[in-house]
Amino acid sequence: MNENVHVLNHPLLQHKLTILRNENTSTKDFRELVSEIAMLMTYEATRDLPLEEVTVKTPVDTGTFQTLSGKKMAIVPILRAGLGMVDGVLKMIPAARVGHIGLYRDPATLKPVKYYCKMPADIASRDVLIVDPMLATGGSASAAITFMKEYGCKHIKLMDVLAAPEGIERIQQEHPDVEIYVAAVDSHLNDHGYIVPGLGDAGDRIFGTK
Ligand SMILES: O=c1ccn([C@@H]2O[C@H](COP(=O)(O)O)[C@@H](O)[C@H]2O)c(=O)[nH]1
Ligand SMILES: O=P(O)(O)OP(=O)(O)O
Ligand SMILES: [Mg+2]
Repeated sequence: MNENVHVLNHPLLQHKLTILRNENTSTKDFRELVSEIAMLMTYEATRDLPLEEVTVKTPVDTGTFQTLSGKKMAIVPILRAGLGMVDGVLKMIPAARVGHIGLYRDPATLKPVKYYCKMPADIASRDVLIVDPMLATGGSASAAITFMKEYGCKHIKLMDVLAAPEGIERIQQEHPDVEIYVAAVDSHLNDHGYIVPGLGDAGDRIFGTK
């Protein structure tokens, strides 16, 4: 793993992730935890946001202080599972726009199939944060990054709760310019492309569809 991969091993993230992994965790708790984890991860993924100085009159004196320079951002969840992270990210970056990419993994080939796409009109001028709880083979994330590049996006980050080494390697090879933020990297993928030990199918667990 190179310097573009950020494994955010904060104790709060690890604690919440362990609850996510438990097969007995309810749909309600799973959904809330994914959102909380996304919020905490956003804190780290936005560490390099540019600041500018403003003059502010406090009740005591006038001073020069720092404020976000107003960089335009877009969050792009990979449907469905990525939707579970949107609220958490928006709590940290409320002015961000949201674009959607619908992708599902063909269970036989494990290749991503695109079924939906809707982006803000000015997406090319925005910094993009692609979110999906799971980076498994990396096929879905790599396709999503390629779409965003086709839209003209220049600054793209990828944020996943959990990754497999295979997925990280693929993104590094196919999109070496993209910074990756994950809370943990698990052992490997099983024959069905699921992360081991992982947490199962994130979309099904967020929406209670299994
Ligand atoms: O353990 C897993 C593995 C994958 N998913 C879902 O699949 C895609 C990511 O798979 P890629 O192979 O990286 O394309 C992701 O969107 C998840 O929805 C999963 O839920 N659990
Ligand atoms: O990647 P998939 O097929 O698991 O899709 P979803 O996020 O809709 O569960
Ligand atoms: Mg799924």
